[in-house]
Amino acid sequence: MVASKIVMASLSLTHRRALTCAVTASAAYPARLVPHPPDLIKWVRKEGGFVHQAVKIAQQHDETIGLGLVASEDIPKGSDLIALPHHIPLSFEFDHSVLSNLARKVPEELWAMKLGLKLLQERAKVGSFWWPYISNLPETYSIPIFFPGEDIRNLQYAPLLHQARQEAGKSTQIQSFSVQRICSLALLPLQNSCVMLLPIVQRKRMSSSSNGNSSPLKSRVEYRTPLVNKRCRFLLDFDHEVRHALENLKPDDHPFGGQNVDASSLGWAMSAVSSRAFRLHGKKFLDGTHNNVPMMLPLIDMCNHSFNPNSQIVQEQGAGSLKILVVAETAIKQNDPLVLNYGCLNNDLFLLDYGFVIPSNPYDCIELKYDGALLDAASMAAGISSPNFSAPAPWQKEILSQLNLEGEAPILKVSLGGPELVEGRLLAALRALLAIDMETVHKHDLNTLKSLSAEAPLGIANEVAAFRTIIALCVIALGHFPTKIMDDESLLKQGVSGSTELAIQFRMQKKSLIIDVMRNLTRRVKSLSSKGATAQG
Ligand SMILES: C[S@@+](CC[C@H](N)C(=O)[O-])C[C@H]1O[C@@H](n2cnc3c(N)ncnc32)[C@H](O)[C@@H]1O
Repeated sequence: MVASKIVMASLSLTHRRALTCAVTASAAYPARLVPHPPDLIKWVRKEGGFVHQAVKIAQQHDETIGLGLVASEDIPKGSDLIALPHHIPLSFEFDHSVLSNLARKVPEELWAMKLGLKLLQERAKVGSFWWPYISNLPETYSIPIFFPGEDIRNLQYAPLLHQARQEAGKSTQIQSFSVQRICSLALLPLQNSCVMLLPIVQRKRMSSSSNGNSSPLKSRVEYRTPLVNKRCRFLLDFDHEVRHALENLKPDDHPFGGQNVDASSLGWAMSAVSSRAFRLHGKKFLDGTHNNVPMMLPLIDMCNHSFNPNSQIVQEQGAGSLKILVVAETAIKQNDPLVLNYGCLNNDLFLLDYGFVIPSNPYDCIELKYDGALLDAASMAAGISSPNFSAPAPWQKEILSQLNLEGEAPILKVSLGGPELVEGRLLAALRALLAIDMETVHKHDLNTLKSLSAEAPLGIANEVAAFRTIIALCVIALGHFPTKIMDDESLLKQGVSGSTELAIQFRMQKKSLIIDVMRNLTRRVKSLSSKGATAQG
């Protein structure tokens, strides 16, 4: 009775929940929105869902990972772990015209903000059905939009930073800003990013259930990476849009219970979604394909990431309704965490969307700009006399056009690292431009020239020259980082803030990746050279 009176009193006083965010982001264990949130497992069961008796929520041994799901006893392979009834996932069906109009202004690639609007609306609503879930969400996120400017600089990697320089050309008055006292959304310092490393572009995410990846944000094919600065700028602009849309609304029409929404709360919502939402199959089209619907899946989103997952998400279409299941993909041992694969992503995306980086990530890569003058310099540094990357012959230009490295709308971003090691287009260009005669090159199709496993298609000397050029390119790329790995290690030993630690780890991983590429190519050069020597002898 007393309790219900208190609830009534607070309802009548506010009719809303505060949308403010904490002061700083931290890579350490994130506090939840409220100190003692409701028991999520109990809530899912109460709502008709299933949670395996051995599935528990627990703090992970590595505190920076936060909470996770853990098996309290051995679980056999194939067991159902969690089943959510159709009404539990949170998706963005807007019943509110102001929110629908705002959602239409969000660019497609920043879709997380659309679902974020819905999340904010539910967060503000007293009595929201999803409050038991929302109150369990982290209060802060350790992703770069919340990094202080210093730690954005600490990333030292232009693809994440470069957008700033492009933006600098358009406007000089925006350098950095902080949103009230809540969090600083840093626009980047504009002067010191690397010259040759490019920002960009289309990254493929693995598609969903068909390949077994049950990841938050999975299956974003042709995803154009919103870089840190682009996201910050969007949040700033969208903050104005939202304020404008909320002006003079009657209290009953206000989607956030009369509260102001600022870039900070928008950033919180976008980060909550980008780090936790899943893309699931939606409606089926006539051609049998499905559209992908981003959803927040309470409890399931307590699973952390591993490239060797022991759990998987499965969608089951029942009579008219959708059931979402997590099943044990392997046998799970007592005390093991339940882990899903968020996707075969590079560290840029892990950092931007999820706020962590993976050491020795096999999908991590660095992006470079294909640039004739730079390649000439690299080639000469590698001891190759008079390379002609800046002045290719017409037949070589033709090959470059076919590789989309020349022509009207060339895509000059090329990458090193990841499963391919050297992007095929770069390898083919190097092989063709270091070739002595057109005839030898024309004997091979483009796919062979692009393939690293096609061993020395244009001869050993050509292959060695191509690899040496890439190794020299790696040396130049390494030289663009203002710090060495040893410096980074000693900075980490000194103890730094959570965001500085993440930024340092991120750049260390990029440098290690470059060194790994160099080592791999050096091994290949040695093996080719000895084969060449044997052939001559
Ligand atoms: C879907 S949530 C998982 C639950 C989350 N740990 C929590 O405390 O609510 C994704 C977030 O968990 C953390 N995380 C997941 N997998 C991780 C990993 N392998 N390494 C570090 N952090 C991880 C990151 O903060 C990420 O943004």
